[in-house]
Amino acid sequence: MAKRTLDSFFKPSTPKRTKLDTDAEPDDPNVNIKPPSEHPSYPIPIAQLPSHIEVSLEHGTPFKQALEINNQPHLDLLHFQPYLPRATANELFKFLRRELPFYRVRYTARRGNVSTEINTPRWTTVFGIDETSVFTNGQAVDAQTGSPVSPAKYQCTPRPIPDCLELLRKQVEAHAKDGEKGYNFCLVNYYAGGDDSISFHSDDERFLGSRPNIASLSLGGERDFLMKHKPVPVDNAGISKPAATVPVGRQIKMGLDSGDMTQSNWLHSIPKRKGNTQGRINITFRRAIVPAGTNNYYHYNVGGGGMYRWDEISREMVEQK
Ligand SMILES: O=C(O)CCC(=O)C(=O)O
Ligand SMILES: [Fe+2]
Repeated sequence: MAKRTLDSFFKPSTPKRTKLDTDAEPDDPNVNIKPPSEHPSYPIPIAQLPSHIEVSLEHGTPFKQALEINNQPHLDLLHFQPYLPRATANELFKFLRRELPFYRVRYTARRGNVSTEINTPRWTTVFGIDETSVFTNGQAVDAQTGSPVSPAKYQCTPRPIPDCLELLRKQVEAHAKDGEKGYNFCLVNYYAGGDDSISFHSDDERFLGSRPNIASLSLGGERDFLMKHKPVPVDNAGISKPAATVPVGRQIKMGLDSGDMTQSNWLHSIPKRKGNTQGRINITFRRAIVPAGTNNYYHYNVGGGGMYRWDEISREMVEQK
C-alpha cells in the first residue's frame, strides 16, 4: 500500500460534532473506553492509548522494512526508517508527552575524591523490573518462587509498564532480531528543545548482561544521533577508528544487537542543537537481568525529586504539587 494511503488510514478521524469524552461512543477511534492503567507505584493514573493508535501499532508496524547497518567494526543494528506511520508517530508523541509523569533528575557523580552535581539535561521516566522479579496481578513477585518481593530487595519502588507502552513493547519485540526477546524495561526521554541532550555513553552496564540488546524509538522533532567507536587500544594497531554519524529520522526503531559487541565498542549521544525548539521523545526497551539494573534505572530516571507533567497552555513541563 502506498505510504500516503497507509498514513491517512491511521489518522484519527475528525469528530463530526463536538462532544464530551463521556458522550463518546465505544467505536470512536479517538477515545479508549478501557480504564487508565493504575498502580500504587504510579503518581497518576496513566491513560490508555486512543484506539486509532492501538490499531496502527498492531497493524501498521513496521511501516518500512529494516535496513541492516553492519558495515562498521563491531556494529550490528537494524534501522527502521520509519517504524511507525508518520501520523501515528505524531499522535503517540503528543499522547505520551501529555500522559506520562516526567522527572528532572539531579544526582551527585563521584570520580575519585571529586563530587559533581549533575542536573540531567532532559526529562526522563522509567517503567519495568529486572528478570529476577515479575508483576503478577500488579504485585512484584519473585520470578522463580512467585512469592512477594521483600521491600529490602529494591531501593526504589518498581513500576509496571503501563498498557500504553506495553503494546509498543510487544510490537517492537516482535520485530527485533531473532532471539532478542523479553524487554523488561521501558525508559522514556523527553528533549524539550535543543538545549536538552545526552552525552556520549554506552549502555553496556553489567546488569544488562554480556550481550545487551536495546530497541530505540524516536518520536517528534528530528535530532542527530551520533555514534562513535570507542578508541581502539594503542597496542592494537595504534590508531583510533574515525567517528561515524548516523542521522536519525523522525521516528525509528533500532535493534542495537550486541552480537558484535555493539554496546561494548560504540558510544552514542544526542548533542545539543542551536535554535532547535521542537520536542522529541525517545523510548528505549531493554532487558535488565539483576536487581542492580532496577535500582540504577529508577535512581537515574525517576530520582527523588518532584514529578512534572506537560501543560498544554504554558507548553512546558510543570511540577505537580
Ligand atoms: O534519545 C536517544 O535517541 C538516545 C537515548 C539514550 O541513549 C539513552 O537513553 O540511553
Ligand atoms: Fe543510550
